Amino acid sequence: MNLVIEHLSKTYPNGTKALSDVNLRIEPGMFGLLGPNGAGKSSLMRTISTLQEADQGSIRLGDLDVLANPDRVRQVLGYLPQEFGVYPKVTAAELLDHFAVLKGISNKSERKQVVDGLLQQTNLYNVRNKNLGGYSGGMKQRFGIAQALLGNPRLIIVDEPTAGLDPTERNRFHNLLSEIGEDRIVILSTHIVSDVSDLCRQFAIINKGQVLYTGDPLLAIEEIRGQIWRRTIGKHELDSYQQQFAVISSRLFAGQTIIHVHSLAQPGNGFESVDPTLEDVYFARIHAAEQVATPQVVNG
Ligand SMILES: Nc1ncnc2c1ncn2[C@@H]1O[C@H](COP(=O)(O)OP(=O)(O)OP(=O)(O)O)[C@@H](O)[C@H]1O
Repeated sequence: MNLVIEHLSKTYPNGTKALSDVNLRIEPGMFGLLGPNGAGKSSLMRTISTLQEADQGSIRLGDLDVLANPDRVRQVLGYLPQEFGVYPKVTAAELLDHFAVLKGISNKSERKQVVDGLLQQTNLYNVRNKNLGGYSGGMKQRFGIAQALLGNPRLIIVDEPTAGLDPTERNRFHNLLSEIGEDRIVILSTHIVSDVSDLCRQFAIINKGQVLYTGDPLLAIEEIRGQIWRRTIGKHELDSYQQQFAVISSRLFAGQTIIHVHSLAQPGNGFESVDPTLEDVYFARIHAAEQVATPQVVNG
């Protein structure tokens, strides 16, 4: 079953155009949605989750018209929102049981079986009788996945899940996601590029409400092979390099500034070719889109 989004647009009442003619085709497996803050990721996630309406366009999950049938979509959807609040004085087992009732699992012994299974799958079974207020960030996120998995949904949407997790918890969370993404659609919205390169076979880059790229991360990297160049420069030289070259990213390393430049040919002395990463793909696409949006003034 695929999720097909066509010509989806949304402008908020204050005039902000959050989604602009979005077209995406998402197959089972993990799909990464990458974009900077304010790109429109949450707006898209909320629209797919039927929590808000679009102005134009369509979303189909298999043969289900998502926008026209929000109730049916909610039966096959699991959603882990960006801000996932829990009741601090309730245990994981109690809250999950409560959510299971809301999902319509009315038989008590069936419910216990489902709840215990999910607590085991998310590695929370040993702490199931602990109040959620005492959970770490990573444990809360795993609890969020447990509740999203209730009812065995075909489509799972996870909004920026690893922000604030330490490396061990992040790793554990990644393993959990890739396990659940084996046989259903999992959409992972994030601004952390390595989350996508680690986990996803399909991804899209979204910026200012528009899809800049969609495809396979490995192919996207191959497409820019030979086009990414690195140079170490002085801190104060950045401006001048930005004027002359397509500087897609700059970072400090051991007190020096390292820039990556996107160029089809060797940009000049002192640049060396580097093996591109998904981060280079991401920054190159965002940089190119920004150039189109604000054309450089050319003298003469
Ligand atoms: N309810 C709303 N009313 C008005 N503007 C909104 C509303 N929700 C979001 N926006 C604006 O729409 C644009 C897209 O926001 P959205 O939250 O979808 O982006 P995002 O990619 O999820 O960003 P972040 O990573 O910061 O969560 C932003 O300019 C945001 O300020």
